[in-house]
Amino acid sequence: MKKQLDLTQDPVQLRRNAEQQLAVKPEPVVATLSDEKKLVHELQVHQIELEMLYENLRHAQDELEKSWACYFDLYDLAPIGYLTVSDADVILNVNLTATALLGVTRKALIKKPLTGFILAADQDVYYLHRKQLMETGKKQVFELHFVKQNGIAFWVRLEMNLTTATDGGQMFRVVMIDISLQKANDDYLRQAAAMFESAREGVMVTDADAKILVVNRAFTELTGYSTAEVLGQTPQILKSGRQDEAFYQAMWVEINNTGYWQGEIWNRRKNGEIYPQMLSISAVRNEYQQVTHYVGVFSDITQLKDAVDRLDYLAHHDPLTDLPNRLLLFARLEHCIELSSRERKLAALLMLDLDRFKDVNDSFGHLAGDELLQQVARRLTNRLRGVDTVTRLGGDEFALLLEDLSHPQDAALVAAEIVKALSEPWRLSNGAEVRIGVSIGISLFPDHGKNSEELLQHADAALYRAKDEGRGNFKYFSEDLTEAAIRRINLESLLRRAIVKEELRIYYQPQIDINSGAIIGAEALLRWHHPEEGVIPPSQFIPVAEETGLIGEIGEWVLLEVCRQGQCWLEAGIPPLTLAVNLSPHQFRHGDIVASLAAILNETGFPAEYLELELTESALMTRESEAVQILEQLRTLGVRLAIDDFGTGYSSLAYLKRFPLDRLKIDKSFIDDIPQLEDDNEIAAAIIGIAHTLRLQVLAEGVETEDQLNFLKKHGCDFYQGFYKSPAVSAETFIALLKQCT
Ligand SMILES: Nc1nc2c(ncn2[C@@H]2O[C@@H]3COP(=O)(O)O[C@H]4[C@@H](O)[C@H](n5cnc6c(=O)[nH]c(N)nc65)O[C@@H]4COP(=O)(O)O[C@H]3[C@H]2O)c(=O)[nH]1
Repeated sequence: MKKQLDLTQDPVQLRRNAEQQLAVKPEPVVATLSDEKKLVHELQVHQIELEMLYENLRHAQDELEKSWACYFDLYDLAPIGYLTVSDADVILNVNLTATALLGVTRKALIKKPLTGFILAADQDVYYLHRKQLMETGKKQVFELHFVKQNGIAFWVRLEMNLTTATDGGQMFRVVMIDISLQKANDDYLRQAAAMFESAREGVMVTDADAKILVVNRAFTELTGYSTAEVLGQTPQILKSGRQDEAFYQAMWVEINNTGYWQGEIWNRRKNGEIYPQMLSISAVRNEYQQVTHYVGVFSDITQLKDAVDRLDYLAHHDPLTDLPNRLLLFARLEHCIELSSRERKLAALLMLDLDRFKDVNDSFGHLAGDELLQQVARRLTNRLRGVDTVTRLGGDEFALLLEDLSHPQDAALVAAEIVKALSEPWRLSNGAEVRIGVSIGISLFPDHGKNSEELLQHADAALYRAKDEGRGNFKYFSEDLTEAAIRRINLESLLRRAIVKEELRIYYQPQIDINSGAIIGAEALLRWHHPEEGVIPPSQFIPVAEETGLIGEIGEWVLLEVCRQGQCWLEAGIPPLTLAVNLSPHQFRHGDIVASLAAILNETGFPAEYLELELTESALMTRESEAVQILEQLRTLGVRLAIDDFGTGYSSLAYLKRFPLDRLKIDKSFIDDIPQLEDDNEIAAAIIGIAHTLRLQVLAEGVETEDQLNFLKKHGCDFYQGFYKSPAVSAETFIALLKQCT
């Protein structure tokens, strides 16, 4: 391989190198030196020198060509366009990138004016900078639109430099960079920033740990927090506490699974106000699918919700009376049916139709009619409990939904009250006094229908019958209920009158010591002496008095009368007797029986030890722990306590042990068939045994025969009462009987 020679080596060195090469040739010239040989030697040296120079030149040429190729590669394929432009704006040279940018061949560009490719509107910009370049010689950098051959304009950044041409004149080196993409990005970012800032929705961006990184202006306006206050915090500061943890857990599960969640949420502003938001949260992931950010966008939907609520209200209410309409009645009815069937409760649907309403409309006009309907709505609403629903179905038709009734006849009580209330005179704002009435049809759940349609149909049918029978009254869907209800309502008003007119009396049924046969006391039993109907037994009126609460008043009167009578007998020298008084469940549960009894004992002076209170099993079982307390307090007063009708209710040994009782009364139903019925014999004997084990006295009720008495005596029963000795009799007869027995 030939040694690469340096073209720049000096001639002395060149000769030295040539000599060295000649010296290694086979014929040594030095040995035969003559002029001729010297000349040949000299020529050989020159030849070698020339060869070496030629070799160097050829090598230099190669290098030059290589660097030209390299230069053109760099020049042509540079990522930016290069142009050389004459001082007359003619394009002298251009690289391939520039031709590609302008969409033309190099040939089509050379010798063409550069301004031919600049958008007409931007040419002034070009000339201005060219002028400045010429004047100052300083590089000019500016942006303007170029136009491709296909007519499409695009953004270019030009960098122009002044340089000297080979002829000594001036020319421009121009760098041309396509900045369309950057411009588009800039525009996009500017628009996005404007959108972000001017959006009406609050926007917050958090990192993957939910630390807030950015919020927009709407965020600060909606939440009341400044940007500085929330940066670095988590969205937890916005929590209202209205949603439970399960809500947030479900939300994050959805974001993690789908990358997105949207829903309504209640959040709290800085001032503490809680408001509804429509919130969407998106997870932002990088190319490795890792969450890098969360973006939350929300709007305050208070107004929207209010509007929806308002629309919902309008859709479910009657605009004239503001009462719920048919649609809402249906919804409530469905809900009530569901609840009542689950909890085994009783409900009633009452359909009302105003009587003679048309007359008011015809006589006084529609405005007066409307006013009357509004007054009716108010009167109905005032008469009902909060849980009941009053609705206007249209025209003069109303409906009532009564929930959680304790008795089918409660609906009749309400209906009767409404019939009465609506039949009272009405005063209109025009000064007129009008009278209308109302007819009512009642259907009961579950007796008269299992669904809303059936209940409505049957209440309608009942209403039809009520109107048919002369208006101003009510009818149940089943006739027997109507009759029973009417009887009961009549009884109630009669009973109220009986109290006022002192038609109630107390009778005394003797209680006897089985072993001695002596009368040791009496049970006080109520009798109602009705002027027309004669004596009404307590079984007919006590339940009505219980349901209407009248029993409170009656029961207190009984206690007072019995104590007064007992004290009278004591003062008259009659040996002490135990007087037993029935205490109703209502008396036991409502009011303060302990205080009122203490006052009665105090007022009458009757010794508490001679008073026995009879309670039923059901009265004790309803509020067991409270019952124990009340019994303890009654015991403290000194009165005796007996459990009535034992065996018919819960008959639990546990409560017999818990309650402080003195006496147990075996229910008449177990006495009736002894000694014939073996089962009853065994039950009666067992009750006596249990009572004695618990140290309670036992009294058998309803003893009618000697056989019964003998059986009870044989099994150790302590006392009895019953027709065998005497029914309940007046106080006078009782004393006569007592004297007879002693
Ligand atoms: N067939 C028959 N009956 C007998 C016999 N011996 C007693 N009776 C009746 O059995 C009932 C016993 O009273 P009770 O179980 O407390 O049952 C009473 C009691 O629960 C209630 N009651 C009566 N007076 C009052 C009262 O002042 N207050 C309260 N809360 N309830 C009362 O009314 C229920 C019924 O009372 P009455 O009709 O007086 O009926 C009485 C009495 O007349 C008999 O040998 N044969």
